[in-house]
Amino acid sequence: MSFTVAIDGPAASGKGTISRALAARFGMRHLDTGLLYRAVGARVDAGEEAIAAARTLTPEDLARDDLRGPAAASAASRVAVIPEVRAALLDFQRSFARAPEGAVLDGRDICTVICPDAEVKLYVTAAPEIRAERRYAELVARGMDVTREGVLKDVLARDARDMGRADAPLVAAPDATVLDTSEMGIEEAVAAAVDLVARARGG
Ligand SMILES: Nc1ncnc2c1ncn2[C@@H]1O[C@H](COP(=O)(O)OP(=O)(O)O)[C@@H](O)[C@H]1O
Ligand SMILES: Nc1ccn([C@@H]2O[C@H](COP(=O)(O)OP(=O)(O)O)[C@@H](O)[C@H]2O)c(=O)n1
Repeated sequence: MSFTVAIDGPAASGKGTISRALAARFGMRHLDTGLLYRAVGARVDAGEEAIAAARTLTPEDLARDDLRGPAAASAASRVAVIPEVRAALLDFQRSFARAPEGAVLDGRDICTVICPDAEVKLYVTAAPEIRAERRYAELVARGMDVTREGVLKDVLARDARDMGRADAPLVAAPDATVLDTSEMGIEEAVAAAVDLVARARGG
């Protein structure tokens, strides 16, 4: 029987960091669903039509090295409002969630739409200025030419688009545990999530 951990939250809240740690700790597979939308957004920026790109996404698209930057993030949130794009990515995410060894999926609509029956549901958040500062430091460390103001503006614009869209908006599922990492370091945030999953797995 599969075991699914569903994690949602706004940009740079720490979803990926927590998801990777849980997957390593419990031997589960991890899917960063944001990468799917980033890959579709990158193909649209290259001139393709969004729905066709979502329907023909390949492993090579997901392996592109330009998906982590702000341009792909912004393109992702623009294609993510299109219902047919979301629908095209649904089956892949649901079948991933059924991995026999268990799966952690992180994104915006995992608890609410993709895996509403997940054994563990988590909503990871933090104050926007703190998230923007973390993302700024991450992008600078990757050698990207960004400013604090620019990153904060991008994060706020993306949050507004993700929370305001009609189809699968970002919202904390009523039955999700909310983890506000504003005043938590990575270790503390990961420990809280590990504790939650360990309890749900029965030890
Ligand atoms: N609790 C935390 N305290 C400080 N930095 C964090 C914390 N959680 C994540 N980070 C850092 O913030 C950045 C964004 O985290 P990430 O896990 O990629 O967020 P998300 O997947 O929600 O976009 C990364 O550089 C990560 O190392
Ligand atoms: N399940 C998901 C995952 C991402 N997305 C979209 O994809 C964008 C990029 O997601 P991401 O998870 O890579 O972004 P970060 O939180 O890492 O900044 C988001 O801003 C959303 O618009 C979505 O709509 N649904």
